[in-house]
Amino acid sequence: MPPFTPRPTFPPLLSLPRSYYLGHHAAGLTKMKTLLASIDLIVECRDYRVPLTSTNPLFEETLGERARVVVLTKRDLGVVGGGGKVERERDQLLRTLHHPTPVLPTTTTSRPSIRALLSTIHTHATAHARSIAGARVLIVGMPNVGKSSLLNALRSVGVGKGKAARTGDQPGVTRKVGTGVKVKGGVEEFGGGGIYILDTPGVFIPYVPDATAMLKLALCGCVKDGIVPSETLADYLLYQLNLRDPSLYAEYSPPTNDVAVLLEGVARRTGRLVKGGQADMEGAAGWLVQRWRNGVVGRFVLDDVSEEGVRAWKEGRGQEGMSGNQLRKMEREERRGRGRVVAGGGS
Ligand SMILES: Nc1nc2c(ncn2[C@@H]2O[C@H](COP(=O)(O)OP(=O)(O)OP(=O)(O)O)[C@@H](O)[C@H]2O)c(=O)[nH]1
Repeated sequence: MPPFTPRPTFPPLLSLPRSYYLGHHAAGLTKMKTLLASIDLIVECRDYRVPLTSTNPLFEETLGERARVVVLTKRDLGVVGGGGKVERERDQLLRTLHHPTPVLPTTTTSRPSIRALLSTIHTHATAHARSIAGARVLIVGMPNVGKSSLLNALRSVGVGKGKAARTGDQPGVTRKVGTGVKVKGGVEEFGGGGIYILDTPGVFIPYVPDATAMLKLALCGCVKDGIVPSETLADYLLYQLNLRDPSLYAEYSPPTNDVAVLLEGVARRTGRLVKGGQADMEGAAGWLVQRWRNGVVGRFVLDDVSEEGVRAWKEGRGQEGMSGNQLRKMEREERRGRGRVVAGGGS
C-alpha cells in the first residue's frame, strides 16, 4: 500500500456562514464603552489554540486607549505536557508581536499560571489606576474563550473564594456585563483597597472574511454548535489531525482523507447508530469535535504562529470590521477583476 498522504490544503467552502454577531454581543460592547471611563485595565482573552484568529478588532476599536494585558486561555488544550522548544518560540513570537503589552498563557487549573496573571494585573492596574481606593478591570474576549472561568480562577487564587461567574461549554453563557468581583484585597497601593474584575459577554467579529478562520473559531467553540455543520467541522478537524499524526484517531479508523470513513468508524465504535444500523454521522461528528475540544484527540495550535504566518495574518487584518455588505461587494469586484484577467489572458 502506498504511504498515506494528507491533504495539503482544505478545500474552500464558499457557502460557509461567516457571521455570529448577536444582539447581546453588540449590547455588551456598547455597555463596555460606557463603562470605559471607570476602567483601569483591560484583560483581553484569546484562545491559545487560535492566538491570532481569536483576536477581535472590535476590542481595539472600542476600548483601544486603555492599558491592556493579553491572556492566551486554555493553554492545556494547545500543548502536550509542559511543551518544549517549539512552544517556547511560539510564545516568544507572540510576546514580540504584542510588545509592550504583556502576553500570558493560562490554564485555569494551573495555579502558577493564574498567580502570574494576578501579579501582572496587580502591577498594571496599580500603574494605571484612576482611583486611589482600588482598581477596576474589564475582562473581554470572543465567546467561550474562558473569561468567566478565568475570573473564577483569579478569585480562587487571589481571595480564596469560590465560583462567582457562571461558565459552560457553549458560547453565550454570560449575556450581560457584570458588577465587579474582588480578586485581590488589601492592596498596599490602594491603601488596603482591592482589585475588582467585571465579567463581560463574549463578542464575535461582525463578519469573518476568511472561511478558514471561521472554521477554526467554530472548532474551538467560539461559535454555537449548529451554525457550522458538525460534519464540516469534523472534516476540518480531520484535515488538521492528518497534518500532525493520523494515529491520533487510530481507535476509529485507519489514516484517511475521507471524513465519512472516519465518522463511520466513530459511530460504530461508540454505538452512534440510527434505525437500520446506519451510522449517525452528525452525532459522531459532534462527539468527535467535542473530544478534540476536551483535549482527548490531540492537543495543538491551529494558527500558524511563525514569522510568515504572523505576516500573512497581519495582511489579512482590517477586513473583519467591514460589514457583510461591504465584504460581499469587495468579493464581487475581486471576482469580476479575476474574470477580466482571465478573459484578457485568453485573447
Ligand atoms: N481545558 C480547559 N478548559 C477551559 C479553560 N478555561 C475555560 N475552559 C472551559 O471553556 C468553556 C468556556 O468557559 P467560560 O468561562 O464559560 O467562557 P466565557 O468566555 O466566559 O464564555 P461566554 O459566556 O460565551 O462569554 C468551559 O467549558 C470551561 O470549563 C482552561 O484553561 N482549560
